[in-house]
Amino acid sequence: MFDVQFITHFTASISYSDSARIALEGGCRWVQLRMKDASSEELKATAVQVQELCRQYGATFIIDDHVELVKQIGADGVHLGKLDMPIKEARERLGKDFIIGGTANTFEDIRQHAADGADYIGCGPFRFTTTKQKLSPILGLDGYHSILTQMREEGITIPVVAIGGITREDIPSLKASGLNGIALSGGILKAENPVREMETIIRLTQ
Ligand SMILES: Cc1ncc(COP(=O)(O)OP(=O)(O)O)c(N)n1
Ligand SMILES: Cc1ncsc1CCOP(=O)(O)O
Ligand SMILES: [Mg+2]
Repeated sequence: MFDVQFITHFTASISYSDSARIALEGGCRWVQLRMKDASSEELKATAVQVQELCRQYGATFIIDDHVELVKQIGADGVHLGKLDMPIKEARERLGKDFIIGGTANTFEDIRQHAADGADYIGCGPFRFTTTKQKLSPILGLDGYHSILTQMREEGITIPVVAIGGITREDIPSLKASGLNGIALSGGILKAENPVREMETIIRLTQ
């Protein structure tokens, strides 16, 4: 199984909930609402909308950054970065029935997140991307190979998805590298036909 996680982001032409709908119509079954700089009211209203869409499609629904909102509306989980609530604290607040994802740029990040109780890792950036402002050092395939080798050597088996500027052309090499999946945003939303693009990506990851 090679997972595909769609991450929403702001575009002038596609709303957050429409972008989630596009991903779901294209066959994606794991959606993350990443909505920066929104008011808490706007974020909650959008989260409830996207949660309902995910329910209709039987998809997993994750919210970026906001642990309390995840608990409040009963989303499936949260994704936490280095500047967000520590994973250990989020696990204490959410308990074992919620998915907690953690951001990693190095093997040491992954080792710490696994020890703190994360369920999966978003590891990147694979290449440069404008979707996220403050990027960590670019990893590339060599970076993933090095990290996955260290994980094998230490017997760390937490699922790792690649993220950062990923497009359909990258899927064969990312699949072959031993990663567990990908997370992407712009590669779908910037496509001429985003639903078709997601369908192609899902087919390539089977
Ligand atoms: C799957 C996945 N991986 C990494 C990230 C990045 O999250 P974070 O470090 O919290 O950065 P922001 O998304 O908050 O800018 C992610 N959201 N999802
Ligand atoms: C949230 C995030 N974290 C590292 S890169 C990234 C952006 C992913 O979006 P895209 O697939 O458009 O590069
Ligand atoms: Mg974050």
